[in-house]
Amino acid sequence: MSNKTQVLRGLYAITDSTLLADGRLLPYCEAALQGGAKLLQYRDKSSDGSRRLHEAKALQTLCQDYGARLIINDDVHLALELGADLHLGQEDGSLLQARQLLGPDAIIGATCHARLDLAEDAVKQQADYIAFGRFYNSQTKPGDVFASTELLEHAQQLQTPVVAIGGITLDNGSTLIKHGAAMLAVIHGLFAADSAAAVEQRARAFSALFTD
Ligand SMILES: Cc1ncc(COP(=O)(O)OP(=O)(O)O)c(N)n1
Ligand SMILES: Cc1nc(C(=O)O)sc1CCOP(=O)(O)O
Ligand SMILES: [Mg+2]
Repeated sequence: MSNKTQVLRGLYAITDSTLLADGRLLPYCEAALQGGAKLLQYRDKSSDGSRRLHEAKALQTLCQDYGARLIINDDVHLALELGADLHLGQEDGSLLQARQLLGPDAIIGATCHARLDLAEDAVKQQADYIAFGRFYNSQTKPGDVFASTELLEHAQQLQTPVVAIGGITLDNGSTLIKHGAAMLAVIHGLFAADSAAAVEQRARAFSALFTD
């Protein structure tokens, strides 16, 4: 299992059950990993527990093959069952309880919207990264844009990797990195593509933004 500091900088791919339907889940996620994605979040809102377990197990194997880490969205019990990592929103349960369940080696991240106080609280609860958003209009989560580059700058004082999310593309991602984002979390900008080859190409381009 790759260690935390190695993977908490770069492209953070997040799955989407619509974009990755019809057999696209595994080939597109493998393409994102081949293109350098460091974290892969399995984000599925369905109630089909057996399908979610089956898909998450397959993604866990892919992440292990590529030295990346699988982040389970929302569901601490699924993360525990797989020995995977976890992302929790403000309504998804306690960060501290998740840490007690998953242990010190798990990556646990927290949604902080555009609120520095939520980020401070998450860090106190041992979050490994803090996620701010939306920075741009999102096709996955349309609505108001709240987060700013000033927030990214202010959050550096917390000395915790900052993840940016919301409407991120190859055209706007570099600005967020310049202002302190350690990771770009992307759904549509990566996976709304016609082929796995296109996903890999986009992943390589996103990954290259972190080396320039
Ligand atoms: C990296 C990352 N940041 C934010 C979110 C959003 O989480 P949440 O607010 O719990 O909303 P849902 O994604 O669960 O609908 C995330 N999933 N990942
Ligand atoms: C899952 C999610 N959370 C957000 C937040 O602001 O916390 S925005 C978002 C959707 C990100 O998808 P896309 O890259 O397609 O905009
Ligand atoms: Mg959630």
